[in-house]
Amino acid sequence: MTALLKAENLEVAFGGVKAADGVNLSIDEGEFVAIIGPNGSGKTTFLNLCTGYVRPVSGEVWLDGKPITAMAPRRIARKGIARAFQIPQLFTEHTVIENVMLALAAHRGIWQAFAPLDRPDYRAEAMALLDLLKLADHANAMAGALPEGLRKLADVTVAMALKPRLLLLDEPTSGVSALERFPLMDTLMTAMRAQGVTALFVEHDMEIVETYADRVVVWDSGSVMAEGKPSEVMKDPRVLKSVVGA
Ligand SMILES: Nc1ncnc2c1ncn2[C@@H]1O[C@H](COP(=O)(O)OP(=O)(O)OP(=O)(O)O)[C@@H](O)[C@H]1O
Repeated sequence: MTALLKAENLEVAFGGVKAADGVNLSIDEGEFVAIIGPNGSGKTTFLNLCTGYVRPVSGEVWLDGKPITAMAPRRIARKGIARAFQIPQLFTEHTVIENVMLALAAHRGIWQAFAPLDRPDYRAEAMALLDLLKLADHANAMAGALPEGLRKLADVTVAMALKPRLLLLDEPTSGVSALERFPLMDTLMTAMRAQGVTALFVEHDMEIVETYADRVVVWDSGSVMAEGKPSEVMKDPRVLKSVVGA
C-alpha cells in the first residue's frame, strides 16, 4: 500500500541549528498520528516542510506517491494537505460562517475580491461542517470573540472546508482548559473520521496522545527517535528521558 504521506531524509538548518536532520516518516490513510518531543526539536518545522512553508535543503516529501517537495503551499493545500495552527488563523473581524465560506470558495479557486462568497450553496455546506464540529450555534459570532476552545474548532472547520485528505494540527489542545481538552478532541476526532480525514497532530499532553493517537512519533534534535503504539513507546526509557524528563 502506498503511504498517504512519506518523508525521506529531510534536512533543513536555520543558522547553525539543524531543525530537520534526516527525517523519515510514513503515514497511512486513516491513521491518527501524534508527534511529541522537547521544545525546539523540530516538530513544527516538519509540518512546515510538509506544507511547503519551509523548503528542505535535501530530501523529499510524497503525497500518495507523488513528490510535493518543490510545490508552493497553495498547491499543496489543493492537493490535500491542510493545516490548523497553534494560534488559530481566522479573520477575526468576520463571522465564523464567513470564515468557513471563504475557505470553501478558496478550495474552488475563487479568490477574488468581487466574487460573491455568501451564496446559499456555500452557506449550506458551511453549516453542515459547523454542525459536525459542534459550532452551529456560533455560526454568526465574530471569530475574534470566540473563547479559545471554540476558536480552535473554528480553525479546524476552516481547514476541513479545504477538503483535505491529511490534516496537520499544531497543538490542538494548547491554551484550552484541562476540562475542555477531551471534549474538544472527541469532537475533532469524530469530525475527522466522518470526513475520512487522516491526521497528524503535535501534542504535549501525554494523556491526549495515549487516548487519541493510533501511533506516536517521538522527535528529538531534528529527527524521529522512536515510534509505535503510545502505550509501548511511552515505556521506552530514552523517550521518558527525552520527553517526560524535559
Ligand atoms: N523560521 C525559522 N528561523 C530560524 N530558526 C527557526 C525557524 N523555525 C524554526 N527554527 C529553529 O529550529 C528549531 C526547531 O524549531 P521548531 O519550532 O520546529 O521546534 P518544535 O519542536 O516545534 O518546538 P516547540 O515545541 O517549542 O514548538 C528551533 O531551534 C527553532 O528556534
